Formats: sequence, C-alpha cells, structure tokens
Amino acid sequence: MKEPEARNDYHSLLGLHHSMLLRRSMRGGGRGIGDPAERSAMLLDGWPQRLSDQRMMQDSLSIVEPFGDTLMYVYTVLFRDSPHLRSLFPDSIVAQRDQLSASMRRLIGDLHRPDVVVPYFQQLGQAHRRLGVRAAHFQPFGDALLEALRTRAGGAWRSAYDQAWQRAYHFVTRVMSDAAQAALSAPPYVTATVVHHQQAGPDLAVIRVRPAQPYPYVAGQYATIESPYLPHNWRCYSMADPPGPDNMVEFHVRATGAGRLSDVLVNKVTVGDELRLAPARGMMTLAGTAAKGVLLVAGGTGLAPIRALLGELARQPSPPPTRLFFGARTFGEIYELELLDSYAARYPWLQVVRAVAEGAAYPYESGTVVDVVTRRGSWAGHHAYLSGPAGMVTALAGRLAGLGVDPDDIRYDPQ
Ligand SMILES: NC(=O)C1=CN([C@@H]2O[C@H](COP(=O)(O)OP(=O)(O)OC[C@H]3O[C@@H](n4cnc5c(N)ncnc54)[C@H](O)[C@@H]3O)[C@@H](O)[C@H]2O)C=CC1
Repeated sequence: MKEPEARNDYHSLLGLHHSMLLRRSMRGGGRGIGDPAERSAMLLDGWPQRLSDQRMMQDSLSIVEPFGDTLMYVYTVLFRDSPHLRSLFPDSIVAQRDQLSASMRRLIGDLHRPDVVVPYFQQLGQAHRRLGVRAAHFQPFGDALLEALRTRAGGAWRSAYDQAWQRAYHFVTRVMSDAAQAALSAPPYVTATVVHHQQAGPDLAVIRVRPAQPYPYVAGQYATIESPYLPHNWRCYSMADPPGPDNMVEFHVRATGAGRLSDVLVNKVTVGDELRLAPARGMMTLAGTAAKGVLLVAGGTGLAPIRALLGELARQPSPPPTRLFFGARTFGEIYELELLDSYAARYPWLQVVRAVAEGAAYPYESGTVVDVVTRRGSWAGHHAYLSGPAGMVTALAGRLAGLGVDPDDIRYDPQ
C-alpha cells in the first residue's frame, strides 16, 4: 500500500509545480502562453519537407516490424537510462505501449493534415499533465525512441529515416508542451463520484458519474479515467451523452479481463466511489456541414460516443437524415434497446438498424455490422462516424471509401 501514497505525494508536488508555472505565466515570466493552435500550425507550416518525412517514416516502419515490439523496447531503453521515470508508468506498460502505437500511427498517417494532427497532439499534451509528464521528460523519451528504432532496424537504418523521425518528434513535443503550458489554469484531472452503476449485459456496465467541477467536452469525445482501486492505469471511455446542464457524465464499460481497469469499473466500483477524469479528447465530433446525410456505426460499447452524437444531432433545428447501425457479437449483447427505439419512434429523420454477428439474430439483421452496412451499397454523400473494436473500424473505413464516402468525411478515434 506504499505505492499509492508515494504517488499521491508525487501528485501534490506536481500540483505545486503547476501552480508555480501558472503564477509565473500570469506574471508574464517564462514562456508566453499565446494561442497554441496558431503557434503549432505555424510550426508545421515551417516544415516544408513534412511530406517526404512522412514517406520516410512510413518506409522505416517495414524494417522495425513488429512495431509493437520496437515500442516495447523504447520503454526498456528509457527505464535503463532514466530509472527515475519508471514511477510515472503503471507496472504493466502494455496498454501504454498500445496507446503510444496508436499515437505514432496517427502522427505518420496524418502528418500531411495539420487540421487533424495538431489538435490531436494538443489534446494529448493536455491529457499527459495527469501523469506528471513535463517538458523535461520529452528529451529522454525521444532519445529512447530513436535508439530503439536504430537498434531494431540494424544495418537497414538510413540517416534520412533518422532525420525524419527527429523532426517529427520535435514537432510533436513542441505541440504537446505548448498545449500543456496553455492549459495550466485547468486542473490535470477532475474527480467524479459514481452516482449510478447498472449491469447492462454480460460483463457490461453503464456508469454515471458527477464530476466535482464542470467537465467540458464535445459530443463524440472520450475521457481518460483512473480509479483509486488501480492507480496509474488510465483508460479511455467515451461520454455517452452530449454535455448537459446537470454536469453528469455516462460511460459504457465492458470488462475485458481480470486486473484491468474495465474489470474494476464493471465488477468492483460501486455508487459513492470516486474516479479521476483527465481532460476530454477525441476528433470524432460532428462535422459542421449539414448538407450531407449522416451514417453512425457502433460496435459493442462503441455505442457510447455514437449515442452522444445522436443526442447532439437531435438538438439541431433540422437534423440531417441519419442512419444508425449498431452491431453486437451475440443477441444477448444488444443493449440500449428502449432508448434507441424511443429515439427512432420520435425522430422521423432517424433510422436504427441492429446487427448480430453470431448465432440467432431475428428480429435483427445477421452479420457483422461491417457486412450489414456494406450490404446497403453506396454511401456517397454521407458523413460517417465509426466507433467500436479497431478491427471493425479499420475494415469499415476501408469499405466505405470504396462505397463513395470521401475519406475526409470518415471520422473515428483510436481507442
Ligand atoms: N466503451 C467505450 O466508451 C468505447 C469503446 N470503444 C471500443 O469499442 C470496442 C467495444 O468492444 P465490444 O463491446 O467487446 O465489441 P465486440 O467485440 O463485441 O464487437 C462489436 C461489433 O463489432 C464487430 N466486429 C468486431 N471485430 C470486428 C472485425 N475485426 N471486423 C469486423 N467486424 C468486427 C462484431 O461483429 C460486432 O458487430 C472496444 O474495442 C472499445 O475499445 C470505442 C469507443 C468508445
């Protein structure tokens, strides 16, 4: 039981550090805050070789496969060279590695799109404040990253790869630390009390919490959550409603195995317990233009942010024609029946289709939600929002691009 206390001490020190930085920035000392979005966009604009860097980084991935193993090696190097940083991470860093992998893939895949990549890393920088990550930590991490890439690639590593990765990493760390600096006046996380905990299916819980302070977010975004029962194991869960005046937040959680945060949230947490919520993140928010139809697709608990988007659409004066596809593996895993049926009955612009992948499906459609959406044919003229298991989302994004949807109109977040 010493570990959580040590970490609480660390968080108190961190709180003091944040207040010191905030006071200094309010007095005009230190680095100015300014508009981080503008500064980050300028940073990317001043990087004319980013398209060739993107190609170099993509090429280099093939010589460091499996990429997940290379990223695991990054942590080995980091903890070897900077053992004092080990306490910032949970005992098992597998989930951390998976989140790093998703961020790296987003960086490489979207380096040509400042509108996507800049806000993504700004949000990541703000969210990292909860972990006690500070600007000084970026250098050892970058050194470890480069050493891991070079070691794993061996003789196939090229200096052009090295330079591309260094420039990209420099860009990322500037964006993240600028955003963290700009967010100093906000807390790195808020505490929230569980006010409702309901078993909604096998291994599935619907949890409502009341944050102690306002928790700003946009429909479609997710919170990174920690429970005192499993310190330092932060995981992402989407808010299931658009923000409301009652400042309550709902999450849908499926237990995915003993010892994980999802298991704790489903099987241990009860009404009255406290959780920590780091600032909301996510790019799967409603697109501004109303000229197109909307396709919402959810797999399993991926329904949460899709339901929030639906709630947001329902607030519009004249919502666009919207089709919601919800897929579960088995009949018993279909949930939110009454709510979605009541929406479908109330809103003439909405159609809800459910799909069951395995076993009896009647009265729903049979097949994975990917197959059921694909069977409908062309989806040209639609904005698509996809949420669920990574395999589902990737498969569907690929198919929709072949079914007439402009790839820029397909939105999803890595989970
Ligand atoms: N809890 C939350 O707030 C959110 C969760 N998610 C993610 O959603 C997922 C939900 O997991 P479960 O509820 O266990 O869903 P699940 O694994 O039971 O799958 C739900 C649906 O996706 C289809 N599917 C799954 N893998 C597929 C693949 N490789 N190709 C095509 N179709 C596939 C299934 O056939 C089914 O229709 C998790 O990966 C979670 O990270 C995403 C956003 C928010």
